[in-house]
Amino acid sequence: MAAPAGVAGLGGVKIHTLSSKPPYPFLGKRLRIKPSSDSLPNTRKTALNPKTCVVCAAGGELIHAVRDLFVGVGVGLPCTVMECGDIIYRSTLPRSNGLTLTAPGAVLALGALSYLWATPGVAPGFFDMFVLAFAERLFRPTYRKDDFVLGKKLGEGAFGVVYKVSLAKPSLKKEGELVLKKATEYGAVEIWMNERVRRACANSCADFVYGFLESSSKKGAEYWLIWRFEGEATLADLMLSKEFPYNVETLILGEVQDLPKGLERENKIIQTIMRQLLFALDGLHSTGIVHRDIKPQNVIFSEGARTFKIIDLGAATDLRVGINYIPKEFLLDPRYAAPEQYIMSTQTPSAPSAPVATALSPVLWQLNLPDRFDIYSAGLIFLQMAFPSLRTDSSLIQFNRQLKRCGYDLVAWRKSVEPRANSELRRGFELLDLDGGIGWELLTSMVRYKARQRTSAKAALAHPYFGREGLLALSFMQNLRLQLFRATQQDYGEAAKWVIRLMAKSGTEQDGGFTEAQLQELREREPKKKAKAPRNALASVLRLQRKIVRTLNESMGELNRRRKSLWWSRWIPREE
Ligand SMILES: Nc1ncnc2c1ncn2[C@@H]1O[C@H](COP(=O)(O)OP(=O)(O)OP(=O)(O)O)[C@@H](O)[C@H]1O
Repeated sequence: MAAPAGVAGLGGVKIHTLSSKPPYPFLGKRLRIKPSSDSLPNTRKTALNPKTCVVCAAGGELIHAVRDLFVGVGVGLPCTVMECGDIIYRSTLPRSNGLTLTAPGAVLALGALSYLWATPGVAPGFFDMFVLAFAERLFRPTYRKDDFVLGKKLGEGAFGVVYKVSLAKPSLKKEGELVLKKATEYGAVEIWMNERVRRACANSCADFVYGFLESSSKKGAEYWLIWRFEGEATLADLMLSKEFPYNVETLILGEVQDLPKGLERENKIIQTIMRQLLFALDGLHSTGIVHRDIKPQNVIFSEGARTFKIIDLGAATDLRVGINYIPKEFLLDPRYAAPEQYIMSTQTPSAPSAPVATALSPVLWQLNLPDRFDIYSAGLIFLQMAFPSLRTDSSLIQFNRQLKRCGYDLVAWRKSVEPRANSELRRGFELLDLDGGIGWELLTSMVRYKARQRTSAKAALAHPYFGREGLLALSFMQNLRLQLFRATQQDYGEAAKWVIRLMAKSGTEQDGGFTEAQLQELREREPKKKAKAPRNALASVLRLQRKIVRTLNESMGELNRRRKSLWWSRWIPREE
């Protein structure tokens, strides 16, 4: 049965437009009905009181507007949505008190939900900041400077000193060994990042315990950061050993394996390390954090979890709220940095206030794909694991120079070095070529000049390189995944050239294909107008994209002109 198609209120008079068939005698006509107040039940009388109607209209209008947007878009539900006082005919209509979901409403709601959940996650961000962070603060243990007894120095970087420490009170000894970093610059950022990671992807990074600002020091205020002691060795330490990668196998499996050494076994170990590293990176990227300093020195082997974890989040940036995101400033290690050097376009101004940055974060993430910066660094680690000769600083620097000369094209680099490669280099290529070259394929999808053409951590984890079997034994599903992966990694410009080449090679006049000469002729003969349409469309898309970026930049720049404070440092506890 059709419902009335529209209604408008004029004082106490309601006008209905109806479009259904009998049993309604007023079908297709506009009816003016002035209900008699005597014939109405009490509630209806009240509803028709002009004063009450004004109040109702004021209070209910907003609710109705929102409700109609999601449940009644495009469909007038006058008598069921509005209490219009049409008692004569309404009594004949089915009464509906429930929400009616319409297709446009559902699409709108789904669109809004997908935006709010798209990387780096606007909705999870608000929940994290206002619920999880708050709850964590209530329950987590707090420490002070005097609670720690300093032990051996583990490292000293440009921005802090790291010590092994233990807790002074015997009752706290069960906490085990801890690591303390006394940081000056970037200490606040590191506390923020570690707390975010602990809530969002605890397994990705070293287990963070507590961080606070200690101001009693003679040297000035220092941030103290405490982690659980994960283990003695970083990936850099392990890679420098002659036993690599077998020393890692022993650590992961917990015992020495009495098996013959060889490429297959080494490949399996390197595969495991890469999987653990990409897993950790995927955790960080999914929550909107880009590390920006991925290198073997910042990947530690956790003896407790028997897995690799990431450390040193001092250079990281949280793109969900725009913390530590300064597009034109960078703290990077040139040995492992991607060629773009900046994770965001330098056209993008520094982050605006947190709510604006949060609201825009999915757009900025998609425009810049900042996570691919870490992927490049992870690719270089993969390369170093495969080629022992690239493990020293000087050889890595030399490799970077060679790669730059080859336009950051690993295939071109291989072509240039393979003919005169020594046995160690050849062995590296052999390892990557195992199982039909899926290792090499993954590596080349990580180390690419253009960030947009690099794979993401999630896509890399889905790569068949991480399947247990070699390429020949791939299951149907794995093969499907490989095809999908290849399709998404394809440079379509190249694909178009390939199709033209294929057509040119295979074509003959007899078979109805094209010869190279015919293709050339076609290219020349092709009417200019036809070729213009797609080119124009592409140009319009590019223009639109540029316009969006420019508008975004302008509005964010405007917001930035107002002086910003480190609002989020309020979250960091201070020692009393
Ligand atoms: N959770 C941990 N467990 C065990 N050792 C750790 C832990 N965190 C850090 N370390 C050790 O401390 C060293 C320095 O840590 P980190 O890289 O965070 O400091 P940093 O001051 O930023 O150093 P750099 O500037 O050289 O990177 C590491 O190389 C590692 O050996």
